[in-house]
Amino acid sequence: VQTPLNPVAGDCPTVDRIAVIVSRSEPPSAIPHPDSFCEGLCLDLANGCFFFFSRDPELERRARAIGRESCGWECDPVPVELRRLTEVESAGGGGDGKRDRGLHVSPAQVAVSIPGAVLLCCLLICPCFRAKPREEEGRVVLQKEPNSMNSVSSFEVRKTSENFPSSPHRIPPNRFLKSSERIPGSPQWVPPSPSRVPPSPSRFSLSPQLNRVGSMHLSVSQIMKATHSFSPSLMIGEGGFGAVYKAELPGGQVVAIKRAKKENIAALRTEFSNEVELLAKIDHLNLVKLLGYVEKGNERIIITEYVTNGTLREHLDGLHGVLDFNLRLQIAIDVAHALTYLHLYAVPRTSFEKGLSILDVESCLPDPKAIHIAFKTYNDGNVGDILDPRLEETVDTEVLSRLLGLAFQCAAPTRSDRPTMQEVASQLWEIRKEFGASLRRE
Ligand SMILES: Nc1ncnc2c1ncn2[C@@H]1O[C@H](COP(=O)(O)OP(=O)(O)OP(=O)(O)O)[C@@H](O)[C@H]1O
Repeated sequence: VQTPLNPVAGDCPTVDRIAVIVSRSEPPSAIPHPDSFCEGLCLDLANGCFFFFSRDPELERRARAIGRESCGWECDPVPVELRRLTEVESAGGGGDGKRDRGLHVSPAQVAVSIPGAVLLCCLLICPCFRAKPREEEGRVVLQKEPNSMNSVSSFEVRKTSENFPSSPHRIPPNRFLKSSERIPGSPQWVPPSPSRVPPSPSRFSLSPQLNRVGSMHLSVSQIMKATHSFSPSLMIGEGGFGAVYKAELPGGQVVAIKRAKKENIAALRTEFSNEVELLAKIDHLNLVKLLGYVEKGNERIIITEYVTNGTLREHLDGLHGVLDFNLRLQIAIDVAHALTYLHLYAVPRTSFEKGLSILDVESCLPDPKAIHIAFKTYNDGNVGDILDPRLEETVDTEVLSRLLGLAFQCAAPTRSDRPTMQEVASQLWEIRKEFGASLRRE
C-alpha cells in the first residue's frame, strides 16, 4: 500500500511566490505567467503545501483569494470534488489529465480525491455525504416540454415496475448519497444492518398524479404555492446553488426545491435546461433523484427527491446515534459504488462535466487539513488516534491500517497513483470481510 508523504519543497512551486505577493500587497494582476502560476497554485493547495510549509492560515486564505481572483474558480477547493466526480476513469485509469477550463479546475486539484475523503472523513473523521435508505422503485423521468424555451420543465412520471425493465440504478441529480440495502453492481446483496437508519414511511409517497404515465407541468406559480412564496419557514438549508425548501407538490409528493441564488443566474442562463436534463439521466440507488426544474425569467429552480431522515453528516456527527464501524464501511461501499457509476456509466464524460460544473458547484469534501493531519498521525504510527473516539467497538489494527492505506492511496496527488473507484469498492469489500473475520476471532 502506497502512503503519500508530506509534500516536499519541490512539489510546492508557489508557496514562496504567494508569500512575496502577500507581503508586498501586490495585486493578482501583477502575477507573471498566470497560467503556470495557476497550475502551481492549485498544485500547492491540493498538496497542502501552505499547511505544511507556512502553517499560516492567513497566507492560505490569501492564496485561495488570489486563486479565485487570478485563476477563476480553478484554485478554489470546491471544484476538486467536482473534478474527481466527473473524471470518467476507466478501470485502468484513463483521461489525459489536462486542465479543463470548462470545469474550472486543474488536475492538481484532484489530489484530494473523493475516495480519500470518503474513507478518511465519512468513516473516521468527519462526515460528508447524506445517508438515506431507499425503499421503493418509484421513477420519475424528466422530459423537456416541447416549447420550454425560457419556460418550465415538464415531468414524465412512471412507475419503474410498470413501465421499465427493472434496473439497479435510479436517477440522481448530484452527489447526494443515500445508503441502501442493495448495493448496485455488488457481488451480493447486503443484509440490512440493525443499526441502519430506519426507513421513513413517507418516503417516495408519489402522488397518484405522479404515479401515472404522463406528464406533469410545474409553473413558477405552482412552485411559489408549494413553497409558500419561498417562505423562510420552509427553508431547510442553503448551499452554493442557492436556498433549499421543503415543499409539497400538488398531489402530495414532498420534494426539495432548490432555488438558484440571484448571483448564479447569469452563469445558469445559457445551458441550464440542457444540463439539468443530462443530470436527470443519471440513475442510481444511492443518489438523490432529480425530478424536474423550472427555468423562467430570472428563476432557475431544481426539484429533487426530499431526503427525510437527515444528512449523512448528521448521522456521522452522531446526532442520530453513533454509527458502528460496519455501517461506516457500508456507507463507504455505497459511496464507492455510486461514484463508480458516475465515473463509468452515468452520461458521456464531457456532458457530465459540464452539467456538474453548473449545478453542483460546492464541495462535501472535508478540509484538506484534516486529511493531512490524518497522514501525519498515520505516519507517526498512531493509527488508532485517527479513529472516531465515539466508536465503542475495537477495530483490528490490521483492518484499520488497510483502510487508511486505501484512503491515503486515494488521496495521492498523482492520478496514476490513485485507484479507480471500482478498485476502491472491491478493496472495501475485502476490508469489510476482514473486519467481520476479526470480530469472529475475538
Ligand atoms: N433533497 C434534499 N432533501 C432534504 N434536505 C435537503 C435536500 N437537499 C438539500 N437539503 C438540505 O439543504 C442543505 C443545503 O443543500 P445543498 O445541496 O444546496 O447544499 P450543500 O450540499 O450543503 O452544499 P453545496 O450544494 O453548496 O455543495 C443541505 O445541507 C440539507 O440540509
